[in-house]
Order: sequence, then structure tokens, then C-alpha cells
Amino acid sequence: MPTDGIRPLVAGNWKMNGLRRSVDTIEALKSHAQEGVLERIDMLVCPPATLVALAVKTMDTVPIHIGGQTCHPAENGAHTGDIAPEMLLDVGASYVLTGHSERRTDHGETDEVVHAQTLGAWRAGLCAIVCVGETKDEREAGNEVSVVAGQIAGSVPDGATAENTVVAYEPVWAIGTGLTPTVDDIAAMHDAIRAELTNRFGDEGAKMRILYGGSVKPGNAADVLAPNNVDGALVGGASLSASDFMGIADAVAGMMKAEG
Ligand SMILES: O=C[C@H](O)COP(=O)(O)O
Repeated sequence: MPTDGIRPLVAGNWKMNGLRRSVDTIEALKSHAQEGVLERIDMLVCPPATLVALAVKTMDTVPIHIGGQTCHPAENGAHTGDIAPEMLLDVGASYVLTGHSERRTDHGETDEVVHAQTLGAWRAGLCAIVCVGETKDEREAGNEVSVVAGQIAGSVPDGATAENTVVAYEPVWAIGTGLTPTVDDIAAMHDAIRAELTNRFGDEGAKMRILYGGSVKPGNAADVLAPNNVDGALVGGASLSASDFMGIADAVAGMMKAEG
């Protein structure tokens, strides 16, 4: 349930999926979104880097945001294969994910790297969605809250505001598995993250959006997003289908409607 006064965000991360024809999905999102959902929530699609410019062009008449999935900390330079935050901004992106667990695992991105990427995103004028989350072993050992608190301390730089930063809690073991934490576990983690953010960033931390990610589907969205301090979702697999992604967005918008 989105925190009072916070505008929810439903974000889709396409990961390494999508060819130019995937613009059909964006066209479908566009037409559904025009029916009113954007009056209550923000929406974001993070396609692969090859499609960011095309996605921005396709969304040009509808304010669904487009973002990148990662960025290099630097503005330019000899970093073959990398993408600077300024390059994402240049083609019309407004957000970028930093510290997704797949980047942490596949590319060895540490909290220190994620911290630098997040500063780079801010320098370019992008909002960073900083991803954190524990592994199965860490949860089974009962260390999930301290692991996530440590990731936030190491990955989110001083100067974070509700405008330039979103935190996404994604338990690694829930990503792409169909498994989700219990509603009580989600509530406990999001409360703990809110406390960390408020303690460190004051009012800005109290207003910062905290997303849940990990096997969110239209059928479970209302349940997993129900706890306090869940201000939206970061959706992987289900964001590849326009109807599934809109089902999740509709569920979040419906919560706002129900709240009045
Ligand atoms: O960035 C998105 C997350 O990794 C969640 O992925 P999923 O919805 O496929 O579990």
C-alpha cells in the first residue's frame, strides 16, 4: 500500500529481452495507459539499451517513463561496451536501475560500484532505482534485514532525495522463481528500509519510494503490494506482456482509488 503522500511507481525491467518488434508491447501499454491509470501512478519501462531510444520515441505522446538497466559511473571515456548515464539522458531516459542483483552477480558489481553508478546517474539528471535484496542463504540465516541495511548504507550515496532515488527491494531468491516472501515478511522488510532511509535522509527518506520486486504478477500484485511502505513494484518477467504489466499497474492504481 503506497505510503500517504507518495505517488506509486510501477516499473518494468525487460532485462536482456526485446527486439525492435517489441515496440508492439509499448504501443499496447500506451493505449491502455491513456484510459486513466497515469492519473494515479507513475509507470516506467526499462528495455535493453538497444531499445531505449525507440521506446522513448514510441512513448512520446504518453508520459510513461523510459529508463536504462545499468550505467557506468563516468560521463565518457575508454570503457568498451559501457553506457554513460549522460547517454541514457541524451536519448530521453529519465531513470536507471543500479545494483540489480543480476548485475551484482553477473558483473561483480559491489556496493561501492553501485554507489558510484548512482552518483553518475544523479550527475546526469537521472533518477536512480537502487536495487537491494538478500539471497536465500542470507534469509535462512535470519540475516535479511542486516544484509539489506548494509547494501543501502553502501550503495545509496549521501544526498539521496525522494526526487533522485528510489529503492527497490528484491529478494534474490524471489526473482524469476514464482516464489514470493509472505506478506508479513514484505511488511517487515519495507518497514525496516523506511526506518533506515528516514534515519539517514530525514524527510527525504520518509518520502522516498520503496518498490517490491520478485515474481510480481497480476494475480498476486494486490497481496504482495498491500503492506505499508510498498510504494509500487519492479516487475521483470510479467513486464514483457503488456496485459500482465497493465494488470499490475491497474492493481496499484486501484489501491490509490480505494484510498480515495
Ligand atoms: O527487475 C525485476 C526483478 O528482477 C523481478 O523479476 P521477476 O518479476 O521476473 O521475478
